[in-house]
Parts: sequence; structure tokens; C-alpha cells
Amino acid sequence: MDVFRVLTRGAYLKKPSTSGRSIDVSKNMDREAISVPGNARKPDGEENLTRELDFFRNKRTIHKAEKKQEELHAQDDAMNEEKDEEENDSRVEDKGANLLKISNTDDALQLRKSYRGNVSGHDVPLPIGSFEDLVSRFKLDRRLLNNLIDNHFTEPTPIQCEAIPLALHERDILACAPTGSGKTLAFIIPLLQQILTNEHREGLQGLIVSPTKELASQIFAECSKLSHKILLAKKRPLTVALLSKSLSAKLRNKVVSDKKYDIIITTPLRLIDIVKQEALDLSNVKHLIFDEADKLLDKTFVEQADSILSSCSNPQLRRSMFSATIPSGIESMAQSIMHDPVRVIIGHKEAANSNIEQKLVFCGNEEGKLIAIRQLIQEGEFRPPVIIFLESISRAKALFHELLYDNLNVDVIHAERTQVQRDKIIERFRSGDLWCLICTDVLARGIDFKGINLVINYDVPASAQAYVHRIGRTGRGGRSGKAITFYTKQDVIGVKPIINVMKQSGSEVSPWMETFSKMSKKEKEMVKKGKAHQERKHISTVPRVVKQKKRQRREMLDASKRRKQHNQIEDEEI
Ligand SMILES: Nc1ncnc2c1ncn2[C@@H]1O[C@H](COP(=O)(O)OP(=O)(O)OP(=O)(O)O)[C@@H](O)[C@H]1O
Repeated sequence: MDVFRVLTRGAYLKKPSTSGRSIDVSKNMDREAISVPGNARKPDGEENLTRELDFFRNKRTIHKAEKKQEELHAQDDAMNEEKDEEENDSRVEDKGANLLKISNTDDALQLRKSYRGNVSGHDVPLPIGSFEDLVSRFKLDRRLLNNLIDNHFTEPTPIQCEAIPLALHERDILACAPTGSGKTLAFIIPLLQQILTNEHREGLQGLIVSPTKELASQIFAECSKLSHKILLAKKRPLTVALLSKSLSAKLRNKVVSDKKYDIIITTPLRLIDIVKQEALDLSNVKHLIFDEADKLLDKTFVEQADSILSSCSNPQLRRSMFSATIPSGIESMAQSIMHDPVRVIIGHKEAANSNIEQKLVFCGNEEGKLIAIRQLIQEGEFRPPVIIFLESISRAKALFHELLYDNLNVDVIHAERTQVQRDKIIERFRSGDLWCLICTDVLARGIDFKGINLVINYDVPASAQAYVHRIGRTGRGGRSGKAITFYTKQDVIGVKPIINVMKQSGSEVSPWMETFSKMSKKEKEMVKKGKAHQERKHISTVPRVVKQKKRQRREMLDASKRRKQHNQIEDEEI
């Protein structure tokens, strides 16, 4: 198909495309490279975000960050280290009057109302209204503040406004906030600050656990940015590590001591392995953070989570659980393992990020799904970068081969690919070299690809939570995005929870969907047990006539073989 040729030339992401024009594939077919609204483009609809939805306050943030950056460069040239420090101090103070300071419960109520924050628990501290508020109330370390500013983080998002002061008050936290709303920094900032205030203490203090290696390495990257060039007492660098295969081996063989690290980021199994081998001691850990906590507490990981919790035996252990979805059952379990936790909910607990436009497309049957993808391309809706989710490795592979056959610029990630392959593909996708990424749920949670335009659920996700996380790969950091879910006759039950999420997130839902989405007790039970879908047919677009001819040929070959065998037997008998 000709349209696919256009999408196979590798990305030419002209940054930034100010026109805001979507790709008109048919018009651009003859060009060597086409310009796509890529990562740096200001997304459609961003201008229309209300303050409530604009968690990132984009315009102000970018402008201020650039100004700060300029100031910093000017200082670098002119001043010595000591003068630099004074300047940094005054930079914070200068902003004075127009800062958002939260000094009483009325301010707090107003702030929470603005972002629909619901905070409950005993003796809840006031949120912060700005990072400067954090400086005045908690003496945020100047080096940490500078690293925040250097990375263009100039104002906290709602979850950061709430979670940072809670963590600094040493409280256990159960936090639920939309996908892409800055939960990672909400736990990294206070963790780094706590290490900086206890800089004489040695050994592992912070442990961050995430369900996938990709997410762990992303958290590691964020943490490294914010701890960049920070020295602790005795000029020792603040040391953050990703518990990789090689670090595990070094710890096991005593090539390095675990005392060297202040923070370790890991997946559950790798951590448990190394703890069992007594190569990593968790008894001093003071801050334990579960990212994607509902995943870590569900049946896949709950045993490992339990084992990690019991290895962190410090009586002063503080626990934090973060996710964009926390179903009630999991919430009760989380509450039971925490000490006097504060519960923070931003927005609606079961809703998707409201920056995402959600759409359902009925495809009739499996063949219809491939036709639907081609239609999206022809109609210009398939605007790269695109992620396509499928329910199994075999289906992801099959779709990959199908689209590869069509010469689409595509690759696939699933659990059977090696870590090196996975890392390379992610790097190519991040750089714009790869336009379309097919994957299983292994990439559904936490991964922060900036500027994804479209998420396609080729297969209806198994639960409302899986749906929220999958589509949350777009619409991040205050940008807008689009999610399309294909469904067939087989998905009549499985699609109902999706419609309910759409309703909760304020997406447009037609009257028939409203009625259709009501679920009986039996249906709810089926969804809960993951039995809402029948087995799906294979993915293939090979036309029926071709298939029929192939079958006839095979049958003829078999018949001929049988005839030969029969004749042979007859010959032998004679
Ligand atoms: N205060 C801030 N100002 C500007 N950008 C921010 C701020 N905090 C976080 N971000 C950016 O927002 C994006 C999304 O953040 P993050 O990955 O932490 O989302 P999340 O809430 O953990 O999402 P998910 O639920 O999918 O894991 C990242 O690119 C991050 O760098």
C-alpha cells in the first residue's frame, strides 16, 4: 500500500513545527522527508487547557525557566563559587511578593479546590504553593533547587504540592494522581532533601521499587538529574544506583560495598535475589517507595512486595505508595501495611488524564482492526509517534510482521526481547528514529515518552486500570493526546469498564454507550477474573482466496504423498 511508503523513511522531526499542521499523508507522498508535528510542537488544544487541567502551567514555566537559565549562565562566567552561592540565594528571595505561599488552611483549601485534590488523614500538613514555599518552610537545599531550575522544573504540580511536604514531615503516603502529572518528582524531591539534611549518615537510605526495568531506569535517570554534582559531608557524592545485573554481580562479589549507595532503584525480583544472597542490607533503609504501587501489590508481585517490606526492618521506616490507579481492594491492603498514612487523591481515582481525547472504534472482527489502522493512516489520524498495545506477545509479534510487511517504520517490544534490544528500541523511539512502537502491557505503566500523539489499543485492555495506564502514555506533562480503542463483537463485556473510565474522565459518551456500559454483577465478576474476552482470532490480512489456494495446494500435496505411500505398499506386497 502506497501510503505506508511515506511512513517508512525514518522520522524527520522538524523541531518545532509551528504550523501545527497534521500530516496529510497523501499530499506528502512524493517528498523525501515530511515534517510531522513532533515532540517539540505545541500540541493542539494546549492553549485551551483550563488552569485546573494545566498541571504544568506551561507558558509561565517555560518562560521562567529560560530566564533562570540565562541568569545562571551569566553568573557562571562572572563569579567565583562563593559569589555564585550568594546570587542563588537572592534569586530565590527576589521573586518575593508574587509567589504562591500557602500559610493557612484557607489557602490550602483554595489551592486543593483548584486542582480537585482530596487529602485525608491525621494532622495533615499544609501543601506548598511553589518550590520557593519549599525553601522558606523546609529549607530546601539550594543545590537541589538549582538542579530543579536547571531542568526547567520551576513550579510544583498538584501531586508535588501535596506529597512533598507530607514526605518531609516523615508521613506514610498513599497517593493517586493522573498519569503524566509528575508523581516521580513528588517522591524524588523529598527523598533527596532528606538525604541532604542527614548528610553525615552513611549507607542505603532510600529504596525505590518499580515493576519494570524500563521504568526503574527512567526513575534512575530523573533521580540522577536532580542529584547531579551534589556532594555530601567529606566531599562524598550523593550516590544513586540502578540495581542492574552488573551492579548485582559487583555487590555479590564484594567488588563494591552496599554502604556506598544512598538511593537504590530496582525491580522486585532482582532486589530479592540480592538480599537473599546477603549482598545488600536493607535494615537501614528509611524511605521505601513503591511506584505503580497497585501493580506491586496485585497478585503478580504481592509476595515479592511482602518480602521487601519485611527486609526493610528499620522501625522508623517511612513508606510511600504512588500510582495513577488504586482500586479499593488494593487500597485496603496498602493502608494495612502503612503507619497512620495520609491519603492524597488528585482528580478522580478511576479516571484517565483529562488531557486525552478518548475514542472507541468498532471493527466488527479481527480483520476489521487492520483495516481500521490503514484507514487511520489514510485519513491522517495516525500521527507519529504512535504506540500500539496488544494483549499478548504472540499477537504483538503478529501485528509487527503484518505492519512490517506493509513497510511501516515500526518495531516491537515484549518480554521475549532481550534487554539490549528493548533499550535500543526505546532509544530509537525517543529520538524520533522510530515512528510506531508495538508493545504488550510491559510498557503500559510509567514510561514517559514525550510527545506521543496517539495510543491505539489494538486489543481492549483487560481492566479499567490497564486502560488508564496504557492511554496515559500520551497527554503527559500538560500536553494533549489521543487514544483510540478498537473493539469487536468479542469485546461486548470488556469494553464496558472502558466506557465507564471515559465517563469519569469527562469524555464525550453517546447515549447508547451510557446505557450499554451498565454492568451486571456477573459481568463485573468476569472482568475481575479477566474472563471478559473470548480467545481472539489470529492477526492476518492474507486474503481469503490466497488462504484457500494455499489450503488446496497443501491438500493436493498430502493426497499425492498418500497415493505414493499406497503404491509403495502395494509394490512391496507383490
Ligand atoms: N514540576 C514540574 N514541572 C514541569 N514538568 C514536570 C514537573 N514535574 C514533572 N514534570 C514532567 O512531567 C512528565 C511526567 O512526569 P512523571 O513521569 O513523573 O508522571 P507520572 O505522574 O509518574 O506518570 P505515570 O502515572 O504515567 O507514571 C515528565 O516528563 C516530567 O519530567
